[in-house]
Amino acid sequence: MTLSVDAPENYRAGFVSLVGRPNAGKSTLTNALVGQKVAITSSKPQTTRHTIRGIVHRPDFQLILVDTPGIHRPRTLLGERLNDLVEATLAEMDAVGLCIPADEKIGPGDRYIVEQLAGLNRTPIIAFVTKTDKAGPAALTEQLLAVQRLGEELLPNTIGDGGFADIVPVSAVKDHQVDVVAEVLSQHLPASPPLYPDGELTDEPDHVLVAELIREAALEDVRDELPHSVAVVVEDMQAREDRPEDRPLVDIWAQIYVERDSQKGIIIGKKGARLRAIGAQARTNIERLLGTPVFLDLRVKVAKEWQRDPKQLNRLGF
Ligand SMILES: Nc1nc2c(ncn2[C@@H]2O[C@H](COP(=O)(O)OP(=O)(O)OP(=O)(O)O)[C@@H](O)[C@H]2O)c(=O)[nH]1
Repeated sequence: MTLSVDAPENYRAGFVSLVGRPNAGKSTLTNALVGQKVAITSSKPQTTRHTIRGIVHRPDFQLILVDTPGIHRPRTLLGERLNDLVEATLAEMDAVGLCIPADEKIGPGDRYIVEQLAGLNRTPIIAFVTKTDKAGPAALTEQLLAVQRLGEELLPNTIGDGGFADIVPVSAVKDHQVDVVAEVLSQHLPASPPLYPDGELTDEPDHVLVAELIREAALEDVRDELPHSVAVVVEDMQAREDRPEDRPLVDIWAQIYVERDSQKGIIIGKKGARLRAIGAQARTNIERLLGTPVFLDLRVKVAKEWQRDPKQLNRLGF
């Protein structure tokens, strides 16, 4: 049987995951590769909880990016589940990209992640030294050498002679070397017809992306403790009936979950001012995502200790 596909000879397609400690630049690099905002970025660590895929379409390859939450030392049940998810995801990848910022010393967090990756014997691991715009040439050279040593020390058994399969400096913000990142990753993809139709950027259901956008808005400018305690669930999303065809409106009902009353206060703000600001920012981004005007009904609820309660975690989709 021959498979008739509309793709050039030597076309490649496959799955790749970017890992790295919080704030390493994974989401920003994903967005730069895909060319549209799909993963959630924030200056606060650990905002990416869901596996969001971005798809890079090029004439000779298709790169499907699985943006994992990062590998963390498990501290709570949520942490353990994240690590299980990460492990299961990584074992299926054609290549793994490890992000290490150019402007920060390699630390225990980076070493821990590389130690976890050492278990992936058959998967090429490529190091991306991110945020190169934040380091001078001497510091960058120093960091590239340090990353090479890190690979040689902790990855003795990876395919080839051990170490990283490649080390690529990149600045996602300045769009410097982003194409090289795509190219280097694509070299590890198997021969395959395209796996997704052209033009598709992500296969996450809309409600997951919408929840991420609300979560991102809720985490803007808040204290450091909050990122671990905020979850968002979109309860319902419906096109409003009785609207003229050329003026559609989507109603969205969503809950922001926090762990404590004090956190509820932070989210709501004085006389509801912060919640309104969160709603306004989230709505703008959701409208951009969906391409239609949106009515957003946002509620804040305290779900005590939800990070440690399996029932609650299931409800929230973890
Ligand atoms: N100057 C500069 N800043 C960058 C670059 N890439 C990312 N950043 C910034 O670094 C911070 C973290 O970037 P993210 O892409 O959210 O990092 P992440 O690894 O996805 O973070 P988590 O979701 O917490 O795991 C953000 O403030 C980004 O704007 C870059 O190339 N240059």
